[in-house]
Amino acid sequence: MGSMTLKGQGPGPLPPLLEQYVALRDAYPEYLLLFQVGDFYEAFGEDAERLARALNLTLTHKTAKDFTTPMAGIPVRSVDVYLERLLQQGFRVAIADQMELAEEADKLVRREVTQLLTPGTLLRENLLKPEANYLAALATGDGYGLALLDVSTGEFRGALLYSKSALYDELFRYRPAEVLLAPELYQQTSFREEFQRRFLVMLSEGFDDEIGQKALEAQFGSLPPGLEPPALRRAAGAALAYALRVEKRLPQVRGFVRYDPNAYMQLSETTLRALEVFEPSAVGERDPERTLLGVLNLTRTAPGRRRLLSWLRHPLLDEAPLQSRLDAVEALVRDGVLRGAVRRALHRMHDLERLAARLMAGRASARDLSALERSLGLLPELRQLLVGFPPLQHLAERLPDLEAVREKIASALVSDPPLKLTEGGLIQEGYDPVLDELRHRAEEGRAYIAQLEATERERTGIGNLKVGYNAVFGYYLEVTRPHYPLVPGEWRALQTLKDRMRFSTPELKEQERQILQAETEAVKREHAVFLELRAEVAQVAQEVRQAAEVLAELDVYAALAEAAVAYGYTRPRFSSQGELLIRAGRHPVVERHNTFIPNDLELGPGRRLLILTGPNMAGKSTYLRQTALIALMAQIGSFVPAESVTLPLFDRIFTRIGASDDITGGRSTFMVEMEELAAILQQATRKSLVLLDEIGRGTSTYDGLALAWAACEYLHDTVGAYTLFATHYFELTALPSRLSAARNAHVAAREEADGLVFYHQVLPGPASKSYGLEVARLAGLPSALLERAKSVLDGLLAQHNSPSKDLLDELLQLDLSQTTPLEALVFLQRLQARLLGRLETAKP
Ligand SMILES: Nc1ncnc2c1ncn2[C@@H]1O[C@H](COP(=O)(O)OP(=O)(O)OP(=O)(O)O)[C@@H](O)[C@H]1O
Repeated sequence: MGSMTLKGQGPGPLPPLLEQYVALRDAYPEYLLLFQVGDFYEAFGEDAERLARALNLTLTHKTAKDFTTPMAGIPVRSVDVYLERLLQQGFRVAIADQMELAEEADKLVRREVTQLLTPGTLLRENLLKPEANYLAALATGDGYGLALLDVSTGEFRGALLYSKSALYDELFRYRPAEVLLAPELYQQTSFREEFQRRFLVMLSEGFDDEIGQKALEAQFGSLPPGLEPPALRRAAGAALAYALRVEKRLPQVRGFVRYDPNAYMQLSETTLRALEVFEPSAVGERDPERTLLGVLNLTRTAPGRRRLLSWLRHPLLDEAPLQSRLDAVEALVRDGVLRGAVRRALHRMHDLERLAARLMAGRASARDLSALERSLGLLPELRQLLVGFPPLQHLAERLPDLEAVREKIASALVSDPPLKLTEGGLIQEGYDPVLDELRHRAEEGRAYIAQLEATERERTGIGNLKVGYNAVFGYYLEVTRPHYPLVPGEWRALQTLKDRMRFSTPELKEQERQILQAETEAVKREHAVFLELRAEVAQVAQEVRQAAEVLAELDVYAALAEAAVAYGYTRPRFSSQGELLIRAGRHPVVERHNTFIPNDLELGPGRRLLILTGPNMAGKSTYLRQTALIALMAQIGSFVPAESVTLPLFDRIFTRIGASDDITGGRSTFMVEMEELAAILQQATRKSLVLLDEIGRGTSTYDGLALAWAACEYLHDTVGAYTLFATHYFELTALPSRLSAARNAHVAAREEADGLVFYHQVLPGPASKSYGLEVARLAGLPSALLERAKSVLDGLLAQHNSPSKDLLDELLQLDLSQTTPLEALVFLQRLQARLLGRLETAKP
């Protein structure tokens, strides 16, 4: 859009109002400008059309003398509701307010942009969700630099990542609301498109290295440690500079934390999705409760919720911190009274973390201070509760003493202050002598006037004389018609109504002037007193933030303890010997909605590969997932759904579960499957947990079988990871007789008179049979079709049981420890071509 143009029609020049609009709009080209005209925020021209489309508003037209342009508007009164919707749709919004009252009808009033809003830089509580709200910035250099900034709490962190997939995984964990891409990334159309498709997030430009660098220096004085790598420095600088353009000042951002993603358990985007940690993956499933987060999130405060999310994002690798988390959870599991009291107190807490940020930013309202006061009032009680419980004692010790500041607020503010800071009614009697004096003066004036009614009645003999007040005339004396003759000469008539008149006297006017003056001064004084109070409270903002951190941690412990008790979880033990023993394990989410059959699992250094067979619908995938979820829960410090669990500390969990088509990405199901398998085989270590479900089913049977077979061997011999391999290829059950650390297990089902019965029970040994046809019968396929399928199956089995020996020999001779995945694929392709040739001639 060029400057000073506006979509519209007409010969004339732009009318002054629209000229003003265009000038402001052009000053903020990346923003949607909302332009106050009286009670509405309006947009014109093309922006009116965008606004109307985004919010489903009626498009009207603004017509001035010789010019007509589209117009759409939203009421000033309910602007927040609309802002929320605009931000969710990825709009950046600039709000231009009227800066003066319109004195004459046609006079053009001054307008200024008073607020900028973007999805990733929100500070206003009513536009924020309880979750963290990140602005991310990405730049390249020595790897990918990722910076994450949440201005609502002041959190500023980042990491260096060395592959695109690692970057995507990291971003998937944080779910930023807005992303800034460095020009070298923004200009790569393929990157930008893939990025947008994956994250459905707003990409913003405005990445300037020089400005970023200056912003970092201005914010922190010198470059904070951790920002030495150029990619990270550029990203952090861009994020900060961008947020500063929106917010002007960000005193709540006090430092930068660089973290190392490898210091935590690695969970890829695929794994997080497959395990339904943060969101349900089943098609059509929208219920956020059907996730691990949904089950565990029994936190009572927003900071607690954010902390739980961050623990789930980054499970730990070291035992010591996990044991201290588990100790804390256990203390709260054991003592129900303590847990109840802690959770009740937390429930009354406000979001101290964001309150602290608003305090630092000088944005706290009187209501914020009042909420702070109430929250701080709970600290002594909480401290008292925690003392005497060694695993929780350290929390009590880290809780700062903020009693003095609480008392100060309590003595200063009224208990339920108004939202507006400039209209009085904020400060209590007895806090500020000057204010008290002003109020006293106004009070005296009002008392004098109240008493005037009586004295003047007496003096004038007008029995029903009344003193009244209205906004136009101020105080007046009111006399009804029959008493007009008694009105003294010095009274001045103000207003004549049907049967009465209103008068003023010099004395009344003077009193009124004094009252008004005292009141105005009192309101001003209150504002000043409030600002002083706020500044004083802001001095301890850092301590408030610290209290928020301690309480967030406590909240997570209490939530995990509550879940442990409510759902019957047990404390996991970590094995340094590499034992993985689960007794009566359950799936934490499935068990919430179904009667659940618990199952055991036993793996260890000598039993690393479990081949799991059984009919469809038996529960193989569920068993795989529950194993991973138990490990993940244990490594955030949660109790786990089982009778007992011993497990090693896994460095990563890999999953290849369920077919995930990537239609928009243009890759076939099989291709996605192979790429994921390749990534697993490359990255898994002896300390990883690998879950593979039906590898190879996306291609022809023999290709699939051969690949599955080879993958099992590779995992067993070369990788040595803990592997659960669920499969329909019955042939794979022969593996344990050839691989020393492999075992068979199956999910039990039995054919009964009326069909197949699932027991969902995992038992040792291979399944006796493939039940695919039985499941198909259950599903109601026509019996003629099933009979035909049976005869085809018999034919295939007969053929399969007399395998081509030469092919098998060749397969067996292949040394997998010396074979790259690519060579394996080429080899398989050759085998397949030969097998296919034979199959063609031997069709049943
Ligand atoms: N241990 C269990 N107790 C109770 N219900 C279970 C159990 N395990 C699985 N189920 C239920 O059985 C159904 C099938 O489970 P799942 O998807 O794990 O089967 P599967 O063997 O992987 O099937 P397929 O081979 O078709 O993918 C699910 O609806 C699940 O809720």
